[in-house]
This record gives sequence, structure tokens and C-alpha cells, in this order.
Amino acid sequence: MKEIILASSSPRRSALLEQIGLNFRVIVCDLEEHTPPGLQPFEVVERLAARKAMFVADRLTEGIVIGADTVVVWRGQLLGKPSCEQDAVEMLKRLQGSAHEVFTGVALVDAGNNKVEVSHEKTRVIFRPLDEEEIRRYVSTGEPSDKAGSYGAQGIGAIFIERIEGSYTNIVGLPMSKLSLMLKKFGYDIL
Ligand SMILES: Cc1cn([C@H]2C[C@H](O)[C@@H](COP(=O)(O)OP(=O)(O)OP(=O)(O)O)O2)c(=O)[nH]c1=O
Repeated sequence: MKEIILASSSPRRSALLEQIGLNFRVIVCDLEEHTPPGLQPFEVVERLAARKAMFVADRLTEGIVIGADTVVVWRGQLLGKPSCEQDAVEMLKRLQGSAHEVFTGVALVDAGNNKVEVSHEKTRVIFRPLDEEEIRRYVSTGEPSDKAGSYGAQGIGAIFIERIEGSYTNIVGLPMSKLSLMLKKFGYDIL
């Protein structure tokens, strides 16, 4: 079996891979997350996921490298990780009482033969209405600080979610069903 390498510092992505009993190691790449303006959300997350995976694969001679990137899209606006607490409050004010989409791009790179596969998944999330006090209390827990859209569906943020259409794990940072099919194409079976 080839070694699996996760090119991500996200503890949620590691937790999802641990959940399915995958043996892997983490190599973190500290890349600037910049893309040219005017790209569609799926293009942004696919490009960033590919860049992260290729950066790590370039430094290896073998192994399958997984890269990923997650953004929240609200009425056409891309919301990444908040720059400060006020930014998080502003994002949550937009998301409350409405629907948004979470896009996660996933890239697999086989470091041995430079085979690359990139894809993305989209999940629709509906938030119940929130008042400003609730938003401020949530932001002061610190949970939003490292998360796209300023919430964690796997954490306290769960209490804001009325409904989800699509993959839950995609919201948390890795669409596991899609990932398993991509790994299969690289000759790696989970079961
Ligand atoms: C919407 C949402 C996002 N997130 C997280 C997943 C990602 O870790 C993060 C989005 O930022 P990313 O830039 O995708 O990932 P990262 O900076 O955490 O890690 P790396 O670049 O090293 O791969 O937001 C949640 O944990 N829960 C959620 O509900």
C-alpha cells in the first residue's frame, strides 16, 4: 500500500481521516492562499487544493498526497477565515437566517508518477436566525477564528444549522465519499 500524506494543518481534516481508520502522516505547507480575481468558487478551491498537494508532493519521491481547501459562499461572496473577531461577527450576521454554500476542493497527487486528480463538492447549509448577542457570544468562544465562514458545524456552530443539503463532512473540510472514490482511482481502497 502506498503511504498517504495529508497536506493540511487542519485538525478537522486529520480527524476525518482518523475516523475512517486511514494510516497517514501530515506534512503542512504554509502557502499564501491567493488566487486571481474573477474565478468561480469551485475554481478557487480546486486551485488552492491542488497547489497545497503539489507543494508537498514535489518534496517527496512516493506516496499519495491529499490537499484540500474550503470556502463559504453567501450570495456570490466568498467568505474565508475571519481576519479578526469583528470580521467573524460580520460574516455571521450575513449567514444568519439564510442559506449559503460550502465548497471544498480536493486534490490527490501521486508523488511517484505525478498523477493528479482534482475535484470539488458543494453543500448547501441553512442557518436559523441569530441575534447579535448570540453571534457575539459565539465569536467570543474563539471557535470561528480558524474556520471558513466563521463557524464550525462540528462544534458549537451546530446549533445554528437548521438544515444541510449534501455532504456533511464536506462542510467540515473533506468530502469523504468523494475522497474515497478518488483514492480508489489511485489504487487505494479504504475497505
Ligand atoms: C464551514 C466550516 C469550515 N471549517 C474549517 C475547515 C478548514 O480547516 C477551514 C478552512 O480553511 P482552509 O484554508 O480550507 O484550511 P486550513 O487553513 O484550516 O488548513 P490548510 O490550509 O493547512 O489545509 O475551515 C470547519 O472546521 N467547520 C466548518 O463548519
